[in-house]
Amino acid sequence: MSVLVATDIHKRFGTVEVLKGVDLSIQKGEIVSIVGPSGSGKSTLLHILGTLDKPDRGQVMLNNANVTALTGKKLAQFRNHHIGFVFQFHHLLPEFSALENVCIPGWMAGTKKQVVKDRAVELLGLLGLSHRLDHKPNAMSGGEQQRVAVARALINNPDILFADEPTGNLDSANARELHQLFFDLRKNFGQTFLIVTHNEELAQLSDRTVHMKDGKILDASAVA
Ligand SMILES: Nc1ncnc2c1ncn2[C@@H]1O[C@H](COP(=O)(O)OP(=O)(O)OP(=O)(O)O)[C@@H](O)[C@H]1O
Repeated sequence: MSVLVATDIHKRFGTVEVLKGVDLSIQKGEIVSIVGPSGSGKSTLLHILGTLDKPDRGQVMLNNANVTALTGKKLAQFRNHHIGFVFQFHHLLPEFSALENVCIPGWMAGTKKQVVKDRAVELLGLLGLSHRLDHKPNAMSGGEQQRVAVARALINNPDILFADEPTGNLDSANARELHQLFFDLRKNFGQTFLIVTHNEELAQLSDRTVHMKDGKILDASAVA
């Protein structure tokens, strides 16, 4: 089953054509990496697929919903329920504990407080952070902070987790640990991942690597 199907995605910033007709489909439970030179359009593509930006042309279907057509409150609601995001920098809220940071998107989605809390505790446990529930972000290491960000991205059981250089700010031991966690999450929850990365090790571990160059996907295997 395809979780994501993107067809003929085009995007231009001013006179620069950044995406020149990208087709990509991702199956449920797949871990796919997007690699390519700086400026080839990886982040732009990820933002469009994750509904953070709109294409000029083309269509993104997520879980059989045409998200390109969604706007305003409907789009925000869809994003909160169906999409998880992890960035290079964790963007945790400094005044809240790890547990609260993970719970907030669940509370915003209107899920019962206790249900959200139980899942947050479970996720943080799975990510090796049971002893850090009440810690604020600045009392945790970089690797721990990024794992809290992953738990937060997963709190609403998203159909797909998009990650933009998730280990770009981590040392190699912490990066390796986070990569392993992605595979554990796939094993335990069937979680689907699309990851932009410069990390060769992560790209090689992935089920599939999509190569981008000059706004296009090079691989014939991009559509599974
Ligand atoms: N909001 C924007 N306004 C103008 N130009 C932009 C904008 N976002 C991206 N670009 C341009 O689009 C091109 C592709 O950028 P993008 O960030 O998608 O590349 P990338 O492959 O992710 O690069 P990197 O590996 O360095 O992060 C670049 O030339 C960039 O300057």
